[in-house]
Amino acid sequence: MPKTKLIQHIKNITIKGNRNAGDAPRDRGGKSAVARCGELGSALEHAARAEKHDLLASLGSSTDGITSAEATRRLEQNGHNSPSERRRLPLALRLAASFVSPFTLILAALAAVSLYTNVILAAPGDEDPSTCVIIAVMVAISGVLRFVQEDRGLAAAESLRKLVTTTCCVVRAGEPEREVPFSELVIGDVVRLAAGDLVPADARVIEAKDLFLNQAALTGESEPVEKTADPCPAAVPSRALTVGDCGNIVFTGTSVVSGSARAVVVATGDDTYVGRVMGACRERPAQTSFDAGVASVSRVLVAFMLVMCPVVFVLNGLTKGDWLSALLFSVSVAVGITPQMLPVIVTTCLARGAREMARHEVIVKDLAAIQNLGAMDVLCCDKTGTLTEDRVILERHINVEGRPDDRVLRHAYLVSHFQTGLRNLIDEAIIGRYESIAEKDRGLAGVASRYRRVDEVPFDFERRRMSVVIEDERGKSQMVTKGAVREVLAACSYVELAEGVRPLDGGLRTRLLARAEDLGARGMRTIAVAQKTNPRPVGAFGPEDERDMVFMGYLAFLDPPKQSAAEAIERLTKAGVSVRVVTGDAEGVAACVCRTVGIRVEGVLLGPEVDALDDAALAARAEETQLFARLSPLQKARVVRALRAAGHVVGFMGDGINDAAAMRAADVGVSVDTAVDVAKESAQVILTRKDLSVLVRGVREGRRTYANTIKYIKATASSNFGNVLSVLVASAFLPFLPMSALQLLLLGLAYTVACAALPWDNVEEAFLASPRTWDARSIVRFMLWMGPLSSVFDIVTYAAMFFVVAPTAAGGPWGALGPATAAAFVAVFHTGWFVESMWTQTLVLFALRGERVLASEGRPARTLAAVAVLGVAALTALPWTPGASEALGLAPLPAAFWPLLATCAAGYLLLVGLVKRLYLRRFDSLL
Ligand SMILES: Nc1ncnc2c1ncn2[C@@H]1O[C@H](COP(=O)(O)OP(=O)(O)OP(=O)(O)O)[C@@H](O)[C@H]1O
Ligand SMILES: [Mg+2]
Repeated sequence: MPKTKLIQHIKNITIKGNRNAGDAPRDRGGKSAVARCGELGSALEHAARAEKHDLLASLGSSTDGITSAEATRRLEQNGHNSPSERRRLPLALRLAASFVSPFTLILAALAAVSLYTNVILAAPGDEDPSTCVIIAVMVAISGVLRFVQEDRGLAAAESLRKLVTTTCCVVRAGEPEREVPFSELVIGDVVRLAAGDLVPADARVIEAKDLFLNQAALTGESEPVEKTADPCPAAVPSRALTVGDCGNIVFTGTSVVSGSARAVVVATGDDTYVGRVMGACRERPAQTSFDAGVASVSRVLVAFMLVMCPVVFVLNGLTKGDWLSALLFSVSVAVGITPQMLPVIVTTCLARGAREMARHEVIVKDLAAIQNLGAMDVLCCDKTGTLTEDRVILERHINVEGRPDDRVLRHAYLVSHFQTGLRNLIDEAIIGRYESIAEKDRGLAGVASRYRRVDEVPFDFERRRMSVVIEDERGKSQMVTKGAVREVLAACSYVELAEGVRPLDGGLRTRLLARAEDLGARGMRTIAVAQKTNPRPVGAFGPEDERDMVFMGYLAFLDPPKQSAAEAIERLTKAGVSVRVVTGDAEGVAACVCRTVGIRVEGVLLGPEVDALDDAALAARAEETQLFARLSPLQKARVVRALRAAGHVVGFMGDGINDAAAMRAADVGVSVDTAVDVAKESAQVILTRKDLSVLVRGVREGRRTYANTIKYIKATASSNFGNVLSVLVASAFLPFLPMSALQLLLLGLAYTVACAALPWDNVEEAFLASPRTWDARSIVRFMLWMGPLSSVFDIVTYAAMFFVVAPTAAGGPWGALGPATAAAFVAVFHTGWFVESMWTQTLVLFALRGERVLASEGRPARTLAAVAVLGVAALTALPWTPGASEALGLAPLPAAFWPLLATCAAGYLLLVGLVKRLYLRRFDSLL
């Protein structure tokens, strides 16, 4: 039986295809995690072993499915076919969790100390709970802020996921077939599967035609497996069945590689094999390079804290003798520099970006993809629909001589009509055209009813052709093939000329190809049609039967280039993204489309050439190639990998089964809402309209989001680093703590509140103008450059406060004061540094926001400016606020302080400006 050969053939395609595609999460043993756990369970066992009619009966279904009413009833009874959401904690618990952080815990400790000293130990009537009240307010602000940000991040991710729905074709009794969302399937539903479909629920195959599935997600096995309608053999009666035993069950999450089928749903939602296994061992999603980078920044800061805080503790304990205060202070410093809000604010930034993008028809399935979208510098896209209108119109059907010929059209129509696999726009165009001609021409009408389908060899993108075997009323059978001209020609040994059928020789082949190339050069997608009368036995046809055929003629389609494509390509090019066309179609027509939309084609690489190059050579060639044509799905993926190896961040935009592997190989896969399931599944970004201009906006929004995220990370890292340096210097030289623990925490909180407005900030045009790659090292570098700048002014403030301002307020220099005046001295000193710190930390945020923060487009967003100005004003006014002032240990400042503050602020701005210039000269970008 030639089927073994077909299996081998499909194996060849997909083994290569999936090896690098990263289908399944693998552990080290090479098996997927899912394979480790679990057996099938009784429902699936029964479904696999039962005779098909018994099974249908036991499910209360039939080959025509259940009725819509019954489906609705079952849906209500058994629930939706979707994995239950990771159970979210109840609101109260989530809220409570937001209040438990190192920040609030140290505040609680401070409150306890204050309660003890100011209330419990205080003389009756002298109790002062104001510090506790202030702390309570701070805890509330921090907790609520955290809760709101985290919850919104989660909600955004969830609502985005809901925007991308996948549907499948369901057969319901007495109704035409229709598409329903996966979630609405119920047990007993009969679904139709075709190449490119994801399996929506666990189902038993009841009818199959050359059905091959990719089960890599389940078993880690990348070779496609054939599925049939036969009951599981009784050969394994004694033990429980495994996934591998089930030649007749299609599992949720696997996908159809080729062929077609009808299957009856036997398990949905959490009851599916994957649902149960996932419930048992839920896996964390893999960390992206962005997450890893954010984590590494956190780690650097935490390591820094672990070294610095003991030093601060010991230094202060030794020099001041008060070990409890020293402890509280150093722990507060620790809390201040560990960026606990960093992951939360990063998520908020990304979630806001994702929401903004969704408004612009770009849905981000995976938040980290936003950064990759902004970093992308090469975009590979397919041709149909992206560059063209996606309105394929059959323009000509001609014979070998170039004359219009209805026989050519009729044969193509028979293939499109009778094949059950992938039906695309080409087939739609053929069927549409044929039927409109048949309406006028009686001779052509009803041709489909005069034939019967005997067999078919489904389309795949390696062979690039498809065949059906049909039999007419008189029992004469014939095989008809249509597909890419070269591929059909390769299957032909004869040609139909006006004078009759002739054997094909080299000269004739060249002529036949030349005609196709001529059509392609005029912008027409061309396919060829061939046929032969076929004596082979029924049911035994495979790709190897596509030989010795008779070449009949051509069909030429017009798929006009999109108006908007040229402008979008120009804008992408300006934004530093080079657009390359990667297509399975012939080079002639692709080059013609490229010319029309303004892609300068200087290098072309064809599928067979790609195969002949090794990885290094391909990387070098790919660099200077704008058009890749006649590529198989695997070659598309290889081209993407080669471009990545050459150092590019590569995006791939496509919508077909043949694009899935390439999309997975790319840094960011882009697809459309209308794409086939596997393509949508492989993409991280889904456009709701297939148009390059949508993507242009997505790229800009991606860069904007990334800018605000990185801005926050860098400013915070620098600000924290600077603070630790200042604290260290102060601890070594001052006879008292430079600031109270509570003041330190309040400053931290004020900073966090200001940063919460960062996701809405404006971004400089210069930043949006070129791709931005993520580089964790640049953060540490930035921190080392910028952090110490604020310390310089902190130290200036210490000196001025210690020698000038505090002595004026307290009535004498430090050494000459009694205990009461010394306390006043310390309070004034603390207040001075507190206010100065608030000013510099806000200035850090503003000065480091961009390269030219005073230019109009670089101006801060109003919300950010308002929050910051309010924060600075409020904290500066605190020393004069009765109640709060005492509770926080602050004191009104003398007039001498203001010139100091002005000098520090102005000096800081000047110094930052200077250092930024030096920094930009050394490294090409600030953020
Ligand atoms: N329905 C069909 N019938 C016959 N041949 C087909 C059909 N669909 C595709 N082909 C052949 O396979 C080739 C590759 O398919 P297609 O052009 O869709 O690839 P692609 O890489 O997705 O291209 P694009 O960049 O235009 O999306 C086509 O050029 C055509 O010759
Ligand atoms: Mg395509």
